[in-house]
Amino acid sequence: MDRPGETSAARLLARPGTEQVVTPQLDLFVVRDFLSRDECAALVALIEAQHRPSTLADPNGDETFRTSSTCDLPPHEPVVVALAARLTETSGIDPAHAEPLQGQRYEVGQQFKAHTDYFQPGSVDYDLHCSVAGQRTWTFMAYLNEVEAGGETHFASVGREFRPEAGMLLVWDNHGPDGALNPSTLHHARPVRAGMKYVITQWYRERPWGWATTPTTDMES
Ligand SMILES: O=C(O)CCC(=O)C(=O)O
Ligand SMILES: [Fe+2]
Repeated sequence: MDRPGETSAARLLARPGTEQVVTPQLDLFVVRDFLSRDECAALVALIEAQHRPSTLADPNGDETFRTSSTCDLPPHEPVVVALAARLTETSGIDPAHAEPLQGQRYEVGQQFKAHTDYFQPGSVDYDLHCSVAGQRTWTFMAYLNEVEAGGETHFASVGREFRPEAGMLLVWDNHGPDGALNPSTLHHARPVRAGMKYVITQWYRERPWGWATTPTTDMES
């Protein structure tokens, strides 16, 4: 039985087609064809219909750090309901621990420089972001399209980068085996050089999200 808000390698690998990336640095998994082409297209259309400039939970003065835009996916759209159900089935995590599902959209030149998805303890807004739901636990991120050039997700500590493929899911644990936050989860969404890039992001929390009290602003670290 996994801890609340957590999944595990055993659970993820029980799903046929899941591959674990061979690295001692972090628990990182790839699931191809997690979403169908039709689902990807429907999610892209939802993102196109409604997006706003992405923000940072902990701005660092670099205006070029995260230049994409973000969409709060409408939770009652059938494709979003299906996505949420598949994430729950795959992760085994109680959906109460899930942040609202988001889409991220990148135009040519846009990127998200090297960052971790967890909130930095001691940062100015740490309590604002973590006091209700706790820290982020696992990240589930799926690509919705192939990008003509650029847009790879680069994990420097692993020496691997992932080229977007429609429907491909990346999953990683933001903590290490000792339970401490894992800086080796640092990743960079490289600039798109041609075409567009779309992904969905699902972050899970240590405690239930607490819809009524936690601000629904963009919660990226
Ligand atoms: O777009 C990507 O490749 C990564 C996105 C990401 O790291 C994030 O939104 O936190
Ligand atoms: Fe990230």
